[in-house]
Amino acid sequence: PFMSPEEFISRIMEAEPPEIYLMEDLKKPFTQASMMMSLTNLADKELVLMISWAKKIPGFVELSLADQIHLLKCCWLEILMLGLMWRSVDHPGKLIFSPDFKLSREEGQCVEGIMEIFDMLLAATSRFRELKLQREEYVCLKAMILLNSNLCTNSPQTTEELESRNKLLHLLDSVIDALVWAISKLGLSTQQQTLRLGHLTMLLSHIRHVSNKGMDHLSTMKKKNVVLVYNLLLEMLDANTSSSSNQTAAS
Ligand SMILES: Cc1cc(O)cc2c1CC(c1ccc(O)cc1)=C2c1ccccc1
Repeated sequence: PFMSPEEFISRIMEAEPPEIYLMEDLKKPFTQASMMMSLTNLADKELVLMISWAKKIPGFVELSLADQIHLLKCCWLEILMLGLMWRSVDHPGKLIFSPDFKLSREEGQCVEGIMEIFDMLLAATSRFRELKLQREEYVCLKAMILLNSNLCTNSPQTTEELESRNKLLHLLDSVIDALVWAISKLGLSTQQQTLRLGHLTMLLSHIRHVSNKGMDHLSTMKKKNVVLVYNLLLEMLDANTSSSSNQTAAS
């Protein structure tokens, strides 16, 4: 690998985005619209920081532009949700969307169908609490989610796509090495380290599941005229790619 696990981890630790404040005077009790709007406003701010975070992951900007865009499009909600779980890990029963935007599961009652997803988020968060997830492990899982998010899609055709896919697989090696390294610092037996690696990676399938539920719920919400994050995300990615390459806008 082109860099040591220790170096890789310190690079992605530095890449961590700053804490975001919603900075709205939240009028409680929430209505369906006000809660969804607050979530959308927060997510909009977070998505901007997510793009600069991704570009700080060693090797990410060396991938093809198409891969960079597709990876973020596949996993943006998983990454938002993992961040939410991390912020909520020391606050049982609460979802800390931001320091000034904390929700209990009961408050999910005001948005039809969201409480079930809040409960899934809270369950995954308490699993992280049980495991005593470390910050170094958390940043590795987040990078894993990004880099693992689109292996399942179309097999690469052109040489550029093949090259990018190869780089992606090597990047995944580095993230796995980094997670193994982070776990090895906890003073566990070899067997316990192997089990911990398994438990942490198995949680990724729960995160994918909750994200898919959230995406379905969000699209139901969009039929009720909630601002479309999709457009914001696509806009940002276009804005981002146009700044980093003068590709002509596809008509
Ligand atoms: C459970 C659920 C249901 C749903 O319909 C939408 C969302 C969520 C969670 C969530 C979210 C936002 C910010 C975070 O940091 C972490 C999660 C969003 C959401 C809303 C608007 C735009 C983007 C994401």
